[in-house]
Amino acid sequence: MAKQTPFFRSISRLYPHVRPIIPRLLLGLLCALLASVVALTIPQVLRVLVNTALQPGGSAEAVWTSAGVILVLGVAEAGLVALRRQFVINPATTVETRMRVSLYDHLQELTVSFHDRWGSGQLLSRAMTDLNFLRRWMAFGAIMLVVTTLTVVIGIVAMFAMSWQLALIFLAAAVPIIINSFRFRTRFSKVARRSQDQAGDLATTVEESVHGIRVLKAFGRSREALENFNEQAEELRQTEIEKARHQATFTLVVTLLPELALGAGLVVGVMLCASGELSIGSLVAFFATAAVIASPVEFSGMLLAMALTAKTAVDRHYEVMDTRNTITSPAEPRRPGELAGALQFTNATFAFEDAPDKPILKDINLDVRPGETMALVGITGSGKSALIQLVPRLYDVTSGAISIDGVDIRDFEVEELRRIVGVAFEDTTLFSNSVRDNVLLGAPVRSEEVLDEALDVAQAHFAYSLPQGVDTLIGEEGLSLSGGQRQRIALARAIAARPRVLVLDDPLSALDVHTEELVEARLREVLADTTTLIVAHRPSTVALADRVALLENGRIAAVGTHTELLGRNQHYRYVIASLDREPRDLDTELSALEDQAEEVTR
Ligand SMILES: Nc1ncnc2c1ncn2[C@@H]1O[C@H](COP(=O)(O)OP(=O)(O)OP(=O)(O)O)[C@@H](O)[C@H]1O
Repeated sequence: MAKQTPFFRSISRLYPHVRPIIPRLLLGLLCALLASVVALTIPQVLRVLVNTALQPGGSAEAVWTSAGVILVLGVAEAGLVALRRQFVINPATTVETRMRVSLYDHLQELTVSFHDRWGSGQLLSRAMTDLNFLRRWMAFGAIMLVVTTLTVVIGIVAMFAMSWQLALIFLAAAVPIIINSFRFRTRFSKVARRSQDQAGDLATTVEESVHGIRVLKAFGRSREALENFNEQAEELRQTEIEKARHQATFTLVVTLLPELALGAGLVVGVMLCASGELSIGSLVAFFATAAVIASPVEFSGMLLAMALTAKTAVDRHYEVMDTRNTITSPAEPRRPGELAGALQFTNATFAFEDAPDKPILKDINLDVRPGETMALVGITGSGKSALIQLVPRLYDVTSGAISIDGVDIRDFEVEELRRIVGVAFEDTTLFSNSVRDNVLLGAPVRSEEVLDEALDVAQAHFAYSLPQGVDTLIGEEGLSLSGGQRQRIALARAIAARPRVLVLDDPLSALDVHTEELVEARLREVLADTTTLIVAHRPSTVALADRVALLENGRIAAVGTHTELLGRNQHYRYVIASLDREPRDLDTELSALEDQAEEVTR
């Protein structure tokens, strides 16, 4: 459970966003206050009406005048309420949108480690539900809370002016209400927080099951998924009931006590009238005023609940906004000139944030020469993906350094580094956009030639046969494409970026053997002068490389050509043998490779 901060400290954080709309909010508040004052004036007109016009001998004209004044006041009240809405609705939606955009912007900035930790539903609920709620609170709840408080204060002052004895009875009723409101605030805040967090978790579950619908269906786990969802939904329902119960209890108190005060006041009021201490007109006006302030008091439970929910929404928003991006550009970044593309790891050590004491990579020392293609091989879970993600700084090394042409990658501007380093992952993400936009996502030159070349290298010619060719929209995360097609678009994207250094995480794993061969043939040409680090899960990918680095227990155990490593490294032989589904005669393969090499040198 997150730490609770004081209400005003949380709400004051909205100030930078709200500042530009303060004049309009104040105008809205003014309208609401005037509406309230008008409502409180009506009883005073009534008082005059009862005390004068309705007295024996009162004129009919005075009755008509009073009725006319009440009518005008009623119309004015309705007009002011409409004007309040007019003033606040538009600016409140502007604040909502700006906060949403800044949250989205910040999410883009935050590190991959942050996104590893946070469920997507939690972020979704902050971006949508919380901010939607904040808008409604700014446009209505906050203003009405101020107006209600002022109406009650002005009403009580007016009541004291009419009869201090009766007013005291009402004031006495206010004491338990205030005590209860504190108790309500503490309890409701906790439940509101729980409910908003649970709604976020529920959104994560929906997102995950929609995303993984194929797996759920294929494994026949839809029922279990439903049961799990049902459990979570039930928990949220219980929390909502608890919330409603707290609100109902408080509303009962704020409804019942004024009613009791009204009953007691009526008895005392009649006695005061009988003794001549109070005029009938004042008694009528007193109760009309009490009626005017009764509804805001009854309303206060809902307004307080809205305020506490809004406070929780602000807290949740700033939990994300306060998380700092740790992967940033230096104050004075190095401007790379023409880069050769020498990639060097020097004693690079890396541990994930959630397991800082268990480094996945330890003292990595590796030199990839300019234009060289280096394959990275190791058993599953040995840290290959982690290692290549360090190059574009998706994660930062815990100690040691990575450099390109001798410049520490942390000395480049992050955007610049990501232009220098192109990436393609095994698990491809394509955006709901055209093939063209997906491929040219990071391309420095957005030309037809670049697009065509990238699609050709990645053997993604199928894109031209899609209904609208390369302008065809591909669905969410490329769902309408096959796995191999998606991989080829992602590979084309990496190639179109024309990076100096290319890091590829097993980018051909979903391709059939024939297509893989074609891609490899074309890739060889492209990779000829691009420094490439490529995670290899297949011997055919290893064959693309000039040299191979073997990762074992988080360390680089050996570096050499495929032939060298086959000849001298047992673990390498074991890893290569395990990459193939078919049993492999490595000794025969080694002899053949050595014969080939001999022939070349002869
Ligand atoms: N976000 C994370 N937080 C903590 N540990 C992680 C995270 N991502 C991966 N790991 C762990 O780090 C280790 C290395 O993972 P990595 O994905 O780099 O291995 P890999 O060699 O690429 O494996 P594979 O060949 O199966 O793709 C694994 O033990 C994995 O469980």
